[in-house]
Order: sequence, then C-alpha cells, then structure tokens
Amino acid sequence: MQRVLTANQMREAEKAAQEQHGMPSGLLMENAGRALAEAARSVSGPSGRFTVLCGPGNNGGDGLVAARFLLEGGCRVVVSLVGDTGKLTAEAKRNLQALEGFGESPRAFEALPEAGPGDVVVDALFGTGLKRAPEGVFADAIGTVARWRRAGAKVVAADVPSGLQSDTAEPFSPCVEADVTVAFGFVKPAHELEPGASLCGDVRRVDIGLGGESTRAVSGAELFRVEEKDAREAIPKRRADSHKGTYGHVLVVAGSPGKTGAAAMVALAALRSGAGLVTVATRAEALPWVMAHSPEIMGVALPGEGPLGKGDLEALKAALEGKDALVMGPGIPRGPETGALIGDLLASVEVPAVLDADALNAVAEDLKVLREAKGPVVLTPHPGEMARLWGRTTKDVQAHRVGVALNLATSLNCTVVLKGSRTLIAEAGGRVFINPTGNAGMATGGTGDVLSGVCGSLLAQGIPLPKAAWTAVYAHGLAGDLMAEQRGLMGLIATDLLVGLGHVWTRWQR
Ligand SMILES: NC(=O)C1=CN([C@@H]2O[C@H](COP(=O)(O)OP(=O)(O)OC[C@H]3O[C@@H](n4cnc5c(N)ncnc54)[C@H](O)[C@@H]3O)[C@@H](O)[C@H]2O)[C@@H](O)CC1
Ligand SMILES: [K+]
Repeated sequence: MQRVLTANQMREAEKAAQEQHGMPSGLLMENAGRALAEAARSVSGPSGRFTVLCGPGNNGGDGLVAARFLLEGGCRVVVSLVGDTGKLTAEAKRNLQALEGFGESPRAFEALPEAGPGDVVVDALFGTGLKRAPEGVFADAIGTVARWRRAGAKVVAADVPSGLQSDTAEPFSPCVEADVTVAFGFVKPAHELEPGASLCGDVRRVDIGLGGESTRAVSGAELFRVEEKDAREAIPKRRADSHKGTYGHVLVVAGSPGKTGAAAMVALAALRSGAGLVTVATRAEALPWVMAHSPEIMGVALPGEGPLGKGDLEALKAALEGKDALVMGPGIPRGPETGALIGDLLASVEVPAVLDADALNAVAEDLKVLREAKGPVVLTPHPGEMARLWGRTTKDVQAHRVGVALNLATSLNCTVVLKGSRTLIAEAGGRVFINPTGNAGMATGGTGDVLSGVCGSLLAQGIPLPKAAWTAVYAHGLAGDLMAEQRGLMGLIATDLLVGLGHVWTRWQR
C-alpha cells in the first residue's frame, strides 16, 4: 500500500523527519529538486531548453534547486521567479543564492523566450501550500505554460501542478496541466483522485529523505493507494488437497424478468473468482433464464411473486443455510417492503453480505435497517446510488468522495465501496483505500454486477473486509484494463470482464 498524505500530514511528516530523524530541511529540498531535474531531463529533446518557473514558497525553492542541477548537467536553463521575491522562504532564498553562484540569475517572466517541441517547462509555482485561485502574474504564468504546452513543450510539475488543490484534487481556474508530476516523498490526494489525477499526467513518486517512519507522526484520515502486490497477496492459495467446499458457497439474490442477465453475471463472476459453489435465489419466473446462462449455476425459486418483501424472509433464510456469503441486489424486483426485508435478513444471519444496486436503493429509504446487521456488510454504490443513500445530489457526492464514503461507512458500521474513476473503499471509522485500476470502457451496463460477484466470492473464500473489497475492486479494474487492450474502450462489455478475470488470476497465480 502506498500512503496518501494531505498537505497537513506532509507538514507533520516533514517535521517528524527533521525532529526525530535529524533530516535537515535543506536536504529534503535538495533531494526534491534533484529528482525534479532528473524527471525534466527524461522528457526533454536532445537540444531542448529548460524553463523553470518558481513561486514564492518551498515549491519554488525546489524549482531553484532543479535549475541548479540542470545547469550543472550542462543544460540550457532559464529561470523566472514569479510574484513578490521579497516573500521567498528562507530555504528558497538560500537556493537562489546558490543558483546565482552557478552564474544564472532569474529573469523577468515577460523576458522569457518561447518554449516549444523538445523544450521542458518546470512548474514550481505552487505545491501543497496553494491557498486560493491563482490570479494576476500567477494566472498569466499558468496561461503561458498552457500555451507552451500546446506548442509542443513538455510540462513537469514539482509536487503538484500549480492551481490544483492537493487535498481535494479539485483544480482552481487556471490550473497547470502536466505531462509528468514528481510527487515528493508521498503521493497526495491530488495525484490519486479525479479530476486531479488526469491533470498530473504521469505521476512519479520519489523519496526525498522523509522515511516511511515519518508517517507514524501524522494525524487525521488514513488514505492509501492499493498496489497490485497487495491485491495479489490477498488472494487465497489453491491447495492441491482442497475441494469445492474449501472455497465457499455464495448465495446470489438477484434478477427478475428482463434483468436475468444481472443475476447471471453476478453468479458467473463469483464462479470465475474462485467460489466453490454459487446458487441464485430469484422468483420462479426468472430462474430458468438465469440458470440457462451456465450449467454451473445452481438455483432456488423464491415462492410468491412481485417485489421482494417480508413474505420472502423465511425462504431467504432457508436459502442462506450453509452459505458463506450473500450478494443481494442486482436486478431484484424492488417494492415498499424490500428495505425492511433486507434489514430483517441481515439481522438474522451472520454471513458477510454485499449489497448492490436495488438493494441499496431499497435500504436508502430507511438506513436504520442496516444497524442490526449481525455479519459484516459491504455496500457497493455508484455515485447515483450513493446520492440516494446520503440524501444529496450526485454532484455533491462527487465533490466530496472521500468524506462521503468514510462517513457512510462509519455511521452504518460497514464497508463502503464508492464506485467511479478511482473507486474508494472506506472502512468504518478508519482507512480509505483508493483503487488505481479500471478505465472508461467499464462505464457500461453490468460491470457493477460483476464486481459484486467478485466481492461475494472472495468473502465466501474467507477473506475479511475491507481486504476482500479492495482486492475485488483492484482485480475487477485490472480485468477491465487487460480486456480494453483487446476490445478497445468503446467495445468493452461486462461479460468481457469474466474473461479478463481469468487473465488477472493467471497473472497472480502463486
Ligand atoms: N513537506 C515536505 O516535506 C517538503 C516540501 N517541499 C516543497 O514544499 C512545498 C510546500 O511548500 P510551501 O508550504 O512553502 O507552499 P508552496 O510553495 O506550495 O506555496 C506557498 C506560497 O505561495 C503563496 N500562495 C499560496 N496560494 C497562492 C495564490 N493563489 N496566489 C499567490 N500566492 C499564493 C503562499 O502565501 C506561500 O507564500 C511542497 O509542495 C514541496 O514542493 C520540498 O521542498 C521538500 C520537503
Ligand atoms: K508545482
């Protein structure tokens, strides 16, 4: 896992590195600037020029160090200090003197030469200390960076593209769009969450001497980025002497006429993710259609007809006997009693449960029904479903994804998977995991059903929450990434993910 730090937490880590480990702050800046120079050189043309734009804070100081290393490396470099040079931090001032010692003095911004193909612009205007929208000379400088980039220059941002808010990943207007962003010490939410992530280009995290131990000193929310290694290590080994009972039995409550494919996709995803057995419980009229998708799927008909309600409780409890996980929601017939039924069911069984789609819409009517749940519960809303659960608009959800996911998880004492680009997995009262896999090709019907099936399958195999959730989300996204290479973003459909999962498990075989 990679730790993701807010601006405040970065300051705490820096302080700890200085006070507890004796790292001089000048050395941190030196390391940051050197790495920045290396990144800039890696994208320059053979005779390209480097234009380094420095702001008044320590981000500008990093730029001054980078300029010095570039000069020392024999590169053509022009430097400009944008804004009031009287406000330079002490560390930046020292580096300005050192730069001048190397024979280069900053030029007025207006006097800078144009940049184009082969050239590199180093954006060291603002980093984690950005406080408000850039105006005046700063806005002009950011506008010029955009013009140079359109002309073919590469833009390398120091720590965070200037104008992008480090903690929220929301850009001010204007904001630098970078080709490469060099993240100092730790990645920040701006690098990992949208829309910031798309403005950063290729994010390269570099060690600057803060040390992993420095995170012990940070307070507040614990954000992590899931790495492939984490997900790979989480999946269970298949032992030679095992049998189908070893890998759990998933009960899928899903499907209705016109939506039998949803149930089939959940069931197949669970089977393709290692579950020993999968049974679908659905209304009698839908069951043959679900089972016809694949002979491995077993079925139980729920007596009665129409929306799921309290009358279905006993049949569902019976169906859950001997099962190791429950997935409920995709394509279910929903009515006024469905939320209460889900509440009663979860209050009477201990199996881990995944609630998705219309099960979420049903419980959104009265979230209290989830409070009595005996076993661990994971909710997998997309932003629209989350808006219903939270009682706000989808736009509000998207603007506060981390906080919303964490609050819901904490208030309901469950795991919340908030889907979308960079899906978040929030644990009650604790950590939030950011998933880096997946792509826009997965914005197509049925991919959510596949995810709930993978998650239910891993739960049935005994992986606890929230690990089962972040592993499922990572694998599902990677399956989409691998299949997008064959189908294209436009051609990818949900059942392709069932094939893609096979590629993921092969790649992760231990
Ligand atoms: N935390 C760490 O461990 C390290 C941080 N370093 C660098 O330090 C940066 C943070 O430095 P600072 O806290 O000095 O912050 P910044 O350099 O990001 O910017 C702060 C300065 O910009 C001004 N400012 C903020 N928003 C403005 C706006 N919209 N218009 C005009 N002026 C504005 C502030 O008044 C202040 O002078 C990091 O992003 C990183 O680049 C590195 O030097 C190495 C170590
Ligand atoms: K920057």
